[in-house]
Amino acid sequence: MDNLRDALEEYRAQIDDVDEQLIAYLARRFELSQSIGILKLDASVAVVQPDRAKEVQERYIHLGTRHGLHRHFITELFELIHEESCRIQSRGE
Ligand SMILES: C=C(O[C@@H]1C=C(C(=O)O)C=C[C@H]1O)C(=O)O
Repeated sequence: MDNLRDALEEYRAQIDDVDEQLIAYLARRFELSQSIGILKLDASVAVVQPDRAKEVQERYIHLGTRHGLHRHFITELFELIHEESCRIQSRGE
């Protein structure tokens, strides 16, 4: 039982570490979205760029499948990130 508890603790510590990195990278991605949003606002360019969004989504699927992730999961993940990215850009800050 001690072995099990130790092993769980070790894996959970690693998960916490990876989660921290995931959140930090997401925050960095959204900072970049915000910078793009300011450029778009100045140039009166639409926030949503369907061709670029499609290109990024395909890249997610390509990278995801290379790492053994489900296509459905990756698609949903990108939709969520894209929605938040556009929301941040629309704030116009
Ligand atoms: C960040 C951009 O704006 C939007 C958000 C995207 C994204 O978060 O990947 C991609 C395309 C756009 O719909 C961009 O134009 O590159």
